[in-house]
Parts: sequence; C-alpha cells; structure tokens
Amino acid sequence: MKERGLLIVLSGPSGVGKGTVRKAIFSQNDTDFQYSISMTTRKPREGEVDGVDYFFKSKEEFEQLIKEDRLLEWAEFVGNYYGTPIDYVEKTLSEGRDVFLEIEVQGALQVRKAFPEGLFIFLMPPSLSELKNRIVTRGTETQDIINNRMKVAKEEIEMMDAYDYVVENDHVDLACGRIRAIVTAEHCRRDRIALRYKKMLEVE
Ligand SMILES: Nc1nc2c(ncn2[C@@H]2O[C@H](COP(=O)(O)OP(=O)(O)O)[C@@H](O)[C@H]2O)c(=O)[nH]1
Ligand SMILES: Nc1ncnc2c1ncn2[C@@H]1O[C@H](COP(=O)(O)OP(=O)(O)O)[C@@H](O)[C@H]1O
Repeated sequence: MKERGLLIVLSGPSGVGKGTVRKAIFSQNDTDFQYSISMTTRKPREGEVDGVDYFFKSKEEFEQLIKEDRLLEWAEFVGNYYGTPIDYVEKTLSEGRDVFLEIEVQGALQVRKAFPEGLFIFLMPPSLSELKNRIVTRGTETQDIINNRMKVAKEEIEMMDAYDYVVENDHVDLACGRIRAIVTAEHCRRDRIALRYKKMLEVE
C-alpha cells in the first residue's frame, strides 16, 4: 500500500495574506503539493474563475453537499458558505501526494478533529494595525464588512493554540520560505518515516 500524503492546512485571520501566500507558493514550479479548490456561495470577484479560484455554488447546491456529507469541513464566514470537497482530498492523499488547504479558522478546527495527524500552520499578521491596513487596501470589502472581519480576526488570533506552527507574514517571500521549510521538516520527522524504514530493513 502506498504511504498516504500529508494534509497541510494554512489558516489565519481574514486579510492576513493566506490567499497571497498560497498563490506565491503554488507559482513556484517545484511545489509538489496539490491545492484543494474550495467551494463557496460567495459571488466571484472580478477576475476569479470557476473551478480555478473556487467552485462557485448556490446556497441550495451547497446545502445539498452538506447533507450528502461531501465536505471534509465547511464554515459560514461573513455571510457565505465555504467548504472543502472531501473526495479530492481523500483521493489525492491515498495516491501518496500532499494536499494543501487554505481555509479560515473554524474549518481548520474541524479538519484537526478529522485529521489530527495533519500539519496545521497559522499565518500571523505583523500587527493588528497592519492587518486592518491589508483588508482596507485590498479594497474588495465595504466598511461594514471590514469592521466585522476585524472583530472576527481578533477572535481567530486567539485560536492560535490549536496549531503546530505559527508563521509571520511580514514579507510574502519570507512567509513562503518558512512554510516550505516546515513542510520539509515535517517529512523528515522520525515518527512519520519510522514505519517506512522498518519495512525497508525487513526487506533487506
Ligand atoms: N472553512 C473554509 N474556509 C475557506 C475555504 N476556502 C476559503 N476559505 C476561507 O474563507 C475566507 C474568505 O475567503 P474569500 O471570500 O476568498 O476572501 P479572502 O480570502 O479574505 O480574500 C478566507 O479566510 C479563506 O481562507 C474552505 O473551503 N473552507
Ligand atoms: N506580506 C505582505 N505584505 C504586505 N501586504 C500583503 C502581504 N501579504 C498579503 N498582503 C496584502 O494583504 C491583502 C490581503 O491578502 P489576502 O491574501 O487576500 O488575505 P486572506 O486570504 O488571508 O484574506 C491583499 O491586498 C494582499 O496583497
């Protein structure tokens, strides 16, 4: 049987730069983990493509997926549903490939329960004022949504304890480098590879 891949979860408060860091990681040619495209009921933003950025669904379609247990996790975030299709994650892990999720904090906590052996990374803003600055300069949200997201962000930062690693997103390139280093280190952990080497010694 093939060794299962590693489930990598990147989470953190809205506006910290999860999407930006994730895109930067996947723009590097030597990235060998697979991005799991999420489903959402949020309307596409300008330039977003269905099946690339998200699978865009109606509320009814999304609720049907929940009913059919087709999501590994899901959350309602600032008025919209977001969720991870379970089939892709299971299939990819069973092929021995690593899967990368970029999701908000409520969803990450659900994944932790289902996959305690996953690798959970919390992306941290340099400061709260810088976080607000990023949400404002992105310019995709109204003032009401910004205030709501800041309130949620403070609660989210308090959930940092549930993660294995905390990465500061001061500069995108530095944050990417830290995440890649963490994944590399995780693959070298003795408890993860002990079984493989035991098998190797039995064969030889
Ligand atoms: N729980 C969960 N959160 C998700 C999923 N996909 C995206 N998100 C998170 O939903 C939040 C809102 O995403 P989005 O509307 O694209 O805005 P932005 O990431 O803040 O620009 C972000 O924190 C995403 O990381 C998912 O499948 N499950
Ligand atoms: N390291 C960084 N330094 C400065 N700005 C950043 C950095 N990372 C992300 N940003 C900016 O912050 C805003 C929010 O980033 P985004 O990736 O949409 O966050 P999230 O996916 O966590 O909600 C964007 O305008 C993005 O360009």
